[in-house]
Amino acid sequence: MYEGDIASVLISEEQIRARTAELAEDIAKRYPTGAPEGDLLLIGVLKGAVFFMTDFARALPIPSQMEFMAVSSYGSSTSSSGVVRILKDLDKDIAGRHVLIVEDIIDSGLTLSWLMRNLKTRNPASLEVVTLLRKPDAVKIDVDVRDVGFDIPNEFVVGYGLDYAERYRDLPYIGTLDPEVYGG
Ligand SMILES: O=P(O)(O)OC[C@H]1O[C@H](OP(=O)(O)OP(=O)(O)O)[C@H](O)[C@@H]1O
Ligand code: HPA
Repeated sequence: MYEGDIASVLISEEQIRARTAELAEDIAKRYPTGAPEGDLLLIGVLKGAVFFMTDFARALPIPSQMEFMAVSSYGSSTSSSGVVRILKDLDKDIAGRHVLIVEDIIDSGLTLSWLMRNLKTRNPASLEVVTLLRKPDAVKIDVDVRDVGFDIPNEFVVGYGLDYAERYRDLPYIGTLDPEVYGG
């Protein structure tokens, strides 16, 4: 699939599965089941986090519920600008709930930083983040994130939800894109 467009496989399907299971086991220990605040509420950021979100939820050994938000960061197709607009807001009030944002990638950190500020104003009981990927060398703004699947080099990656111009989300692994594809 997509022959010739993928320069290398950075993280295999098996590595993603194993790390997701570890993260889910660790994180579940921090949330007591049967708490008056209700089940852990996962907030997925569309569209990139969909694959990680569904696999993470199934690996979690505690009950969780799911909500989705869609935001757009203005910028070129390979970088975000930090100006964020809500395309789809949450359907539910999160006041008093334990909330875990599920992200596919922290690149500049601008999207997540904005999202955390926005969600904090809605008074959740707690607000944490789990991200599958992070690019330490690309971060422009520090975001307090405890749970990271993989730190990766500052290269544009696709697959497992991540796209270039809406393509490659359906790859089961994370790969680097051949620079010829995006004129890099
Ligand atoms: O740390 P940042 O530099 O802000 O980049 C990270 C954000 O960029 C991507 O979303 P995108 O806006 O491309 O939308 P998508 O998930 O629908 O592809 C990704 O899913 C993160 O939400
Ligand atoms: O490396 C990336 N790939 C795809 N989408 C992204 N959004 C932020 N960084 C990336």
